[in-house]
Amino acid sequence: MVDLTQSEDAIRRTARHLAETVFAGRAAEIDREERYPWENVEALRDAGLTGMTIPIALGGRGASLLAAVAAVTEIARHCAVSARIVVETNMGALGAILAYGTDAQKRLAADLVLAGDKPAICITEPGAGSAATQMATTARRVAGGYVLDGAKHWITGGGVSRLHLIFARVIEGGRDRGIGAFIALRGAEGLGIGRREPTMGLRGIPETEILLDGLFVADDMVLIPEGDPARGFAKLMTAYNAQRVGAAAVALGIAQGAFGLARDYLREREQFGRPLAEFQGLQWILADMSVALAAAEALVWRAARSAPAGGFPDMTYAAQAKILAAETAVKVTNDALQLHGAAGYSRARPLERMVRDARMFTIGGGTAQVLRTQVASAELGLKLPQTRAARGDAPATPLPVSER
Ligand SMILES: CC(C)(COP(=O)(O)OP(=O)(O)OC[C@H]1O[C@@H](n2cnc3c(N)ncnc32)[C@H](O)[C@@H]1OP(=O)(O)O)[C@@H](O)C(=O)NCCC(=O)NCCSC(=O)CCS(=O)O
Ligand SMILES: Cc1cc2nc3c(=O)[nH]c(=O)nc-3n(C[C@H](O)[C@H](O)[C@H](O)COP(=O)(O)OP(=O)(O)OC[C@H]3O[C@@H](n4cnc5c(N)ncnc54)[C@H](O)[C@@H]3O)c2cc1C
Repeated sequence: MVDLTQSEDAIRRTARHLAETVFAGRAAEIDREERYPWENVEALRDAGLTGMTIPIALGGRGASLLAAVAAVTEIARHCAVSARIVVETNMGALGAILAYGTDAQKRLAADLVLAGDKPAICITEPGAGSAATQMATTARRVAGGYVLDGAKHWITGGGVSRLHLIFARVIEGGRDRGIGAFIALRGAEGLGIGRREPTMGLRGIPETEILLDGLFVADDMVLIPEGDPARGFAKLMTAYNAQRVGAAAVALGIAQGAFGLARDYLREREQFGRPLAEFQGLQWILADMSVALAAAEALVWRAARSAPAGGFPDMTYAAQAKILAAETAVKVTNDALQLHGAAGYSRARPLERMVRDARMFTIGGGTAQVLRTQVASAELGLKLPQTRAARGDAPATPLPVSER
């Protein structure tokens, strides 16, 4: 277990208590009914866990990223949906606004989050997932602000979030100046909530399209770090690294929860007149799960610790943590289910939900493959552009089937 300050540990213990006594009992129903857990949001807010990273001057607790990550991990052991809400009410869009926003923008974001809103971060588009810099949504300069047109999809919280931070290409004087972010509230004219995705896991939070049809964003709601769209994407992604650590913490917590259930089951369940715990084949599966979890935990803590007060974690540490925690969660939840036999496959237990919930984290927030490219780029000190144009490559021309 990582060393936490007294106040960080108090936050962790509060989160653990809430998760064990309240959220654990609700998780299956939230998953089954695919409904946003407003009652959990209220409990999180009352416990000071939403908006804990907001500075004290804005009504928050000024908590560290490490404290938030510790809380997220505890909650994810029992309810991954609630843990993701803690991530997005402490990192993501909120973090970017607190870092780069005007005083009025910071106040707006802080007030909304402290009142129970989970902001939505709107980056991904049908034609721009991993290739986020190829987004087609435009923000065209007009008198007094910008007009946004385009479509986002897979936006977590679509339809329940009030605050939206929308990434778009800044078009000024008919020219593409780079990428900036734009703040808009649900209900604004031109901000439509589109189709909801029927997801595999994490079913308590809607993933929807966000349709932008002539959405006007006034100058005072524009978030272009340092006023320079050419550097806007890099700065906004610097803030986004905190959310990657948050996602890694959710994955880690889910896996820790599954591990605990598997360990208990091996002790309780008997076959051949002996507890399963006595079979070496199963002991070694459990040992490998334990080793993988310890490694993932170390990377998650290291990434969280790398964030200076009020700042963001190291990009490479964040990517490494998310890759390992996400892939460990997929493996460990599956192994935990296997150790339960048919009981693990039943919807009467949480294992099958944990397998489904864990599956997202090698995809959302930057896939495990794209993040490996970032890690390789940092380790090699090489820019690794992925487009043909930037690499100067000719298109690959597949041989006709008859010549293969
Ligand atoms: C960054 C990518 C989109 C690749 O695109 P490019 O090859 O066009 O861009 P790069 O040259 O790599 O980057 C441009 C510029 O930005 C800097 N950058 C990029 N990533 C980061 C980062 N994480 N931290 C800091 N700076 C960053 C980069 O260094 C360049 O700056 P310089 O010009 O060198 O100074 C692609 O790699 C990528 O990240 N794709 C994933 C997109 C993604 O993560 N989407 C998340 C959507 S939100 C979500 O999924 C929520 C899920 S959840 O609930 O958490
Ligand atoms: C549950 C969930 C919640 C999400 N929430 C949000 C949100 O709130 N806001 C938001 O903006 N987005 C969100 N996303 C979208 C997420 O960020 C994207 O799914 C992710 O960035 C990958 O994009 P894609 O799905 O289009 O996959 P693609 O980019 O199409 O990738 C398909 C496959 O190709 C691989 N691949 C692509 N390019 C390369 C490459 N250059 N090298 C090697 N492999 C490559 C990928 O790793 C993947 O395996 C969410 C996604 C999920 C699943």
